[in-house]
Amino acid sequence: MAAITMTALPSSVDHQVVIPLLKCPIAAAAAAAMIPTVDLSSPGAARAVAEACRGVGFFRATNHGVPSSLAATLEADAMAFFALPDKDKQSTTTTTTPAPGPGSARPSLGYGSRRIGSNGDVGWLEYLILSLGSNSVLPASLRLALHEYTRAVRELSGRVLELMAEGLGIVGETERGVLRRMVAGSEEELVRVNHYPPPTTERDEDDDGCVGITGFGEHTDPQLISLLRSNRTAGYQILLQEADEARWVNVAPDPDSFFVNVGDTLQVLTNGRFRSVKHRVLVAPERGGKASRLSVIYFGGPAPAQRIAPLPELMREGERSLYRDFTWGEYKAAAYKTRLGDHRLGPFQVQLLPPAAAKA
Ligand SMILES: C=C1C[C@]23C[C@@]1(O)CC[C@H]2[C@@]12CC[C@H](O)[C@@](C)(C(=O)O1)[C@H]2[C@@H]3C(=O)O
Ligand SMILES: O=C(O)CCC(=O)C(=O)O
Ligand SMILES: [Fe+2]
Repeated sequence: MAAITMTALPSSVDHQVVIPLLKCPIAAAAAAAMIPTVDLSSPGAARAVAEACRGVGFFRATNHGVPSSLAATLEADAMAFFALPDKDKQSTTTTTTPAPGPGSARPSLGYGSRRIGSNGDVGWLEYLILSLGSNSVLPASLRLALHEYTRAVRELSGRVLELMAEGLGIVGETERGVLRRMVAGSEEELVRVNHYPPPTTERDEDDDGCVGITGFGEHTDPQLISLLRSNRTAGYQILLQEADEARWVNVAPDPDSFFVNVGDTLQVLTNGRFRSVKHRVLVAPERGGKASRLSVIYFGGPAPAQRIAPLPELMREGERSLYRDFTWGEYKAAAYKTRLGDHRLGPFQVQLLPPAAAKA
């Protein structure tokens, strides 16, 4: 794989970062048909949500009820923030707690650039990571815009989690809140605002005239659920497993919709019925692309002491858990020691023996 050296992003690291070049995935027209869309206001929403989470682990949600004005205001304020000089971005978001070192069990809150996590991953982006459970130091208008937006998206996340439970067959008025209650009030909700500037260096092109660089490397999200909204700039891709091969598929940007991701934790809670899908962001996949991508992602996680094990109400008679029991606190601690692209659930999977071997 080729590599490209880029210098124009404000750099919080003292060396030049070499970001790998990536080949383009399959054509846009074919890709569009592979991404499920769910109209959240339709009577069949619960079934459609569950079907999408079982199949792809990802879907586009329309008629979601989050006013477009909240996203527009946040986008304008975030763009203004990212246009500030590097030193202002660093200083306005400096928190009182020190940045976590390698292998830490928490994200580096506040402003960051190029470095993703603390284990050596890099991407062509700058970002803000905020915890909804703690106060952040931000310019006043951005803070207000984020507050209003995340209040609405948190509500949407709760509704989607209820639809997921219902679609899994958990139907009672109280019972179907089982996933929603795990996230609400957990103090483990994060919001991340990612800004991907257009590349500043001449790009090499392959034979198809198509190449890009890593904006955000491939990974799955560790929490239960992620809800993403972006501007019109493309770049988001999911890894779809087809009969015998996995292929990267472009997700066409749609500022009027939310994109919902199943997280690793939800995969375990459903004993593998729902799947956390790998995704990544490629910068400038289109020829001559000059636009910045701005995305805002809400991550809903459970409380640190929450036991993560398949929901008893889902398990069929004789069904065994595919994972050993753990708490979110334990999973998070392990996740923050990994590289972005690692298979984080691997160490928690149990080897199920076929019945004959188990008896022997
Ligand atoms: C390399 C890393 C960055 C990450 C923590 C990790 O060690 C592995 C998971 C990464 C991820 C992906 C989804 C979210 O963007 C994120 C905030 C999260 O909860 O897990 C990031 C972490 C991060 O950027 O700190
Ligand atoms: O910025 C994006 O569009 C996606 C980033 C992402 O997947 C993440 O922050 O976990
Ligand atoms: Fe992600």
